Amino acid sequence: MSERQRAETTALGDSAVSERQRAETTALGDSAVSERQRAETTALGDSAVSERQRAETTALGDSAVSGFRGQITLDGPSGTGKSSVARAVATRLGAAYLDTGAMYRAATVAVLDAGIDPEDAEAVAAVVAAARIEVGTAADTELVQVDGVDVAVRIRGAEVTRAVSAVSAVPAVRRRLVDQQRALVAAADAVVVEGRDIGTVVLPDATLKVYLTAAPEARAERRAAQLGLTTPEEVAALAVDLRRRDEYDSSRADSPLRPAADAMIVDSTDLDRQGVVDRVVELAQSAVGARR
Ligand SMILES: Nc1ncnc2c1ncn2[C@@H]1O[C@H](COP(=O)(O)OP(=O)(O)OP(=O)(O)O)[C@@H](O)[C@H]1O
Ligand SMILES: Nc1ccn([C@H]2C[C@H](O)[C@@H](COP(=O)(O)O)O2)c(=O)n1
Repeated sequence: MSERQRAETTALGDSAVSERQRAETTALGDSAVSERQRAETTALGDSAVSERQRAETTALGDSAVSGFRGQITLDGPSGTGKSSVARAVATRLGAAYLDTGAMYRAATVAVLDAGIDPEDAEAVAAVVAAARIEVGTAADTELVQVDGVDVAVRIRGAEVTRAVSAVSAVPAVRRRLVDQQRALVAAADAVVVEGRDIGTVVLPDATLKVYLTAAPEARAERRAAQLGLTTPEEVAALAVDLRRRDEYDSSRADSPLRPAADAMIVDSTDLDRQGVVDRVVELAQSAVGARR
């Protein structure tokens, strides 16, 4: 089981397992992150991608793909494949990549460390305003820091996953992080940004907006496979957690999860990950063509 799997399995709320896993997470630290990064880089990066993707890229027209300039937004509910697809698309297009969920998770770490109630909007806003939240924009690494401390592993753990929806519903937190997201995006000629409100709020004039969906059963099964969970009870617990976050994220007053009016809806229920990546790259090529 990988480090991220360990952190995310804890997110299921198995308290007996969680303490041990938390300890393991801490003990594994940086080297475990780089293990995962190495795995992801290999999975998404040049060597794994090369043969098939080079052929496909050529079929799509190299110049349009490699010369991509603009912004691609990828929004959608939990577990639809936003992160894995966005990273792969960014790698394929030579674009920067921004995981805005990681920023809300990092803000949540600051709130938890301050010992305040994540539902206390005023206190949350004050803590997040004072925190230095930094995220990287390279598709092949994961850099997430709060006040100079690496929290890339911790943000995937149970404690953060439980509290992040409440923290991300606070308008002052959203305003602060949206400003930061726009500044990061402005620094890149080409960028893929994933989250919940990127096409609707953060980048309303993006080159291409994609809203990723998938049947809840497919999402729960994928997450279970990612975490190495197999029993029907474990899959059911994952489905409950996905539903809870979807409901919270879609029903909040500020920037609820919903597709932008001009988003392309991509349903990944019957597509494998590579199929979704191909579809998004194809849409990017069309969007660039339409702009010329
Ligand atoms: N089309 C697909 N078919 C099968 N598995 C997929 C597909 N897309 C993504 N996956 C897998 O599903 C799991 C969840 O994907 P991912 O973490 O990218 O989703 P997400 O939308 O970013 O989730 P969250 O919003 O909770 O961070 C991963 O194991 C990923 O490899
Ligand atoms: N643009 C965004 C990104 C994320 N959030 C919130 C909602 C999610 O539950 C949480 C964690 O996101 P994940 O890492 O699972 O993609 O952060 C948001 O409100 N807006």
